[in-house]
Amino acid sequence: MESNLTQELLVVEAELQDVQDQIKLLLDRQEALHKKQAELKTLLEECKLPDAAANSNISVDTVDWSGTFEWDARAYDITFNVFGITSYRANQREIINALMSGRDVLVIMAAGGGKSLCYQLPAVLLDGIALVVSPLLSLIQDQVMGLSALGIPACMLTSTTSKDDEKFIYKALEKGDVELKILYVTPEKISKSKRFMSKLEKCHKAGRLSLISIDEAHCCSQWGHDFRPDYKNLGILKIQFPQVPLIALTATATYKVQIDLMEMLHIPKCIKFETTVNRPNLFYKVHVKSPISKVVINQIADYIVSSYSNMESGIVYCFSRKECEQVARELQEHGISADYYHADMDIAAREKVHLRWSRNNLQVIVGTVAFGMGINKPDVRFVIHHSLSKSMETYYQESGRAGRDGLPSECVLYYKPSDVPRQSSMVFYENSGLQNLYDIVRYCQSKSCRRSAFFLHFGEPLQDCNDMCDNCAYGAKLEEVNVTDHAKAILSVLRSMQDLDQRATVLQLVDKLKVKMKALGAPSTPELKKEHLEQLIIQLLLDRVLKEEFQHTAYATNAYVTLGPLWKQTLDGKRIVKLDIRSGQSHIKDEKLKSSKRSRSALLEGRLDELRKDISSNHGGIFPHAVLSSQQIGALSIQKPTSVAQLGKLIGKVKAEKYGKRIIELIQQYIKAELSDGDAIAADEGEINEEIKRQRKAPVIIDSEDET
Ligand SMILES: Nc1ncnc2c1ncn2[C@@H]1O[C@H](COP(=O)(O)OP(=O)(O)OP(=O)(O)O)[C@@H](O)[C@H]1O
Repeated sequence: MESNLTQELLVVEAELQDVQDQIKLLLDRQEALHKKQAELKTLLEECKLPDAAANSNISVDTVDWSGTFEWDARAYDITFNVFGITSYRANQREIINALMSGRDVLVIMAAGGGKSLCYQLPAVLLDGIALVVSPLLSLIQDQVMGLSALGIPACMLTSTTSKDDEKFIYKALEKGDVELKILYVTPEKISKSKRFMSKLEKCHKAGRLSLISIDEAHCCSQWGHDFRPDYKNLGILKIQFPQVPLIALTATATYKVQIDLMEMLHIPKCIKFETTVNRPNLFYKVHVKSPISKVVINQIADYIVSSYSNMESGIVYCFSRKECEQVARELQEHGISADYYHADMDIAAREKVHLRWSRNNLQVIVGTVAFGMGINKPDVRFVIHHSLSKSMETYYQESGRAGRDGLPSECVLYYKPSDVPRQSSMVFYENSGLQNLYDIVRYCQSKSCRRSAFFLHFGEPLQDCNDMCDNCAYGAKLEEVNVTDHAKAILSVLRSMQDLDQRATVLQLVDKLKVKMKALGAPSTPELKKEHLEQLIIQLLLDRVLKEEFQHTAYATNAYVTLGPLWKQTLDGKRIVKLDIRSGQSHIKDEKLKSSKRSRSALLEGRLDELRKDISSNHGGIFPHAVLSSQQIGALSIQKPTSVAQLGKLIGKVKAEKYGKRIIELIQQYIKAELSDGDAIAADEGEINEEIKRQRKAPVIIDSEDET
């Protein structure tokens, strides 16, 4: 009898195991389908753009915007002699030609991609005055200063403009007898100043309004990450001046935002130019953030001191104004030249800090989101997020302030699960606020390529990361732990609390859980640390097993955790819950790897300098950018070409007939040195050397015939 029962039990257990395996397969499939669903949704939204175009009878754009146009010679002359630029970057030429042809244009181009030239050059080429709407005073001031330095007559009409300047501008608009090519205004001027709009009307009637440019156009859309109410009224411009070509520019816009923009600005027939969101020179990394704030500061300070000892510029983003001041103070105590920047400071104090930093008299700005648009310092080498951003867009924008010159730079995000409710209680009332926040949390908890997360988010086909993120470069050092019992315990705690009409924050839930686990005795799964329990709760939020609810008090909004749509399935054991726990080792190893990469990149920089000098002396002082753009230079230092074809792609625009064979030889020397010296640099660094060798393929000998 007993042996029969034992036999039967074995069969049942085997069957159960079988069912478990099937569930796992189904859950894996469910995850894959979720991914596919996200991809398809993105593609569908993409399809809507042509649909919208079809509905508005747009003729399919068949013009070759990179072709020949009557203004080519003049455009080249001004680009070279006024802007000092020798070749166009991706899409610049096409955008300029479309705008010059009188078309409305929507530009989505990564930070530092060169959006300004796309409207500044046509503004100089065309007769009359170009109107540029830009959201920030500091951004406008920078642009006007830059243009004046190039000898281009530019002015701004803002709340800070003096009466005399205002008179001059109105005279230029009305009579056209004083010289003005580009006029910058804030959106408030358009929506609030009738006087300005009537002068603009006169300028237009006289045929002198050459083009309209809307910078940071994503601010128009409520779905964008930086909605500004005054931007909503900019649709009036196209209604008032339908024949004047309008260009809307932004660094990021999902398809939803793009459709919104086209509608709000009344440019359904615009031509869209989109360059990749990929920033190949940026290394993305997420650091486990210690719950002890002193430890976090020590880590950030060590990182800055050891990696950027030559006062290389950086930004540290913080969650609140208070935190911002505290972090700046503590970094100063570590001997780092740092200061804070936030919206509570008066404009003069903010400008002073910004100026010190822009002139390299201050190494680090510790800022809140207020330190945002309009920061166009090209040589920011690192952007550290002391706290989580509120969305992928915000993080992309903020981290994107690094490396605008195309040279290798780092973006580090310090993540701890308990930062999530701090953010969620701020964003839950925004359109898709929680969904956007959970997307960036997924990015932080993910073990997949960080760059791919951006591609997926912005609906772009995947591109190679080239080991320029922590997960690709060193592999996520994660241990997968079965935490189903812990998840069930969380759910039963929440259920009994719900019965008593009680609520818990993440931290309170963790405390209650510890008590419950103790009372139950040791669970079958290994004991989890406090931060891992927090991580689990956040993962359950992302998986919709839990959800957040918010309650307002007189002083704050509190985020509570409650049962989500999928709680029952999990409590009934129909779902296996696994947690990826980061092992400590990788931290040390990747720090070592990184410092090795850095010393190598410093050497490359030195060699590049020699190359620049050599090129200048051999070619009558031609600026090296005549041969290599800063993006190409950056790409060469990061991507190691392993074939002539790949090399050709990187420096493909170099023409022997144009620049002479010697230049080609010099570039080849540089590449050969770059490829062959790397091993020597890491030679005495044992483990690191192994890792670098593993990652590097065999050097290629470049045949000069092939190249030219
Ligand atoms: N074709 C080019 N060749 C070399 N440098 C260029 C070219 N076009 C623009 N630049 C330079 O690149 C830098 C970034 O350009 P710009 O400020 O227009 O970028 P952006 O796209 O507006 O970036 P952001 O969104 O961060 O403001 C500037 O220093 C600009 O002079």
